Amino acid sequence: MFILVNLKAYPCDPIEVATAARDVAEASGARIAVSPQAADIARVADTGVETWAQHVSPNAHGSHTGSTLAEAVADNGAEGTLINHSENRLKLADVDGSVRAAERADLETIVCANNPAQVGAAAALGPDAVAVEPPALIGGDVSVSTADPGIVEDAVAAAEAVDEDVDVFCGAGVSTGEDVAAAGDLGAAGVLLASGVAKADDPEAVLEDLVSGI
Ligand SMILES: O=C[C@H](O)COP(=O)(O)O
Repeated sequence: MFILVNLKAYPCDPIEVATAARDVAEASGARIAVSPQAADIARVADTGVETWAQHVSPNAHGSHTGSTLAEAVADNGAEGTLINHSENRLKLADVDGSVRAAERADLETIVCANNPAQVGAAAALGPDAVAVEPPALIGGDVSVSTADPGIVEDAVAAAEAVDEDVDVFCGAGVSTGEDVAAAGDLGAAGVLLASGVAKADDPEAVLEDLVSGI
């Protein structure tokens, strides 16, 4: 199970979370990555933790003010990128463009989707993985794997029907090792989470609990 911690725009210390994630990953052997604000990618990557961007734009180099260039995040240490989060929705053509941009920059990709139908559409674009996240459960206290296990199973089936090579992650409300274990039992290859770590008083303790569920 891959644990990807999205820091969104939470007012946490990205270096504190990154060093905790690095240390827990090293001690446990688990794969843990941190996805900070774009401006923090280089210093988070400098900690040695696996670092992901929260978004890349569909465009390549050129006259694109305000874009987040895939090549730029890769040059600053990102190894992968989220695309099309529920809080940063893209048109299908732009999801496709961002996946292609990430490929050009050798970034691993996880496309976020709200439901199994979107998972199927996203899987058809050939990302490395798709993450199913019911918007109503994002930021809440109950994990998707507990509140709506069927959506995870249906997402796994939807992706598999389109492309067996596309992994499925789940996210929303994941904060404990039990949540991670339940997600794995439902067929998820990883979890995408945010508030459980970014808002924690002790991010390292939460990460240690999370890896206990792998
Ligand atoms: O990208 C992360 C997801 O939106 C999940 O957020 P959450 O763990 O705060 O529910």
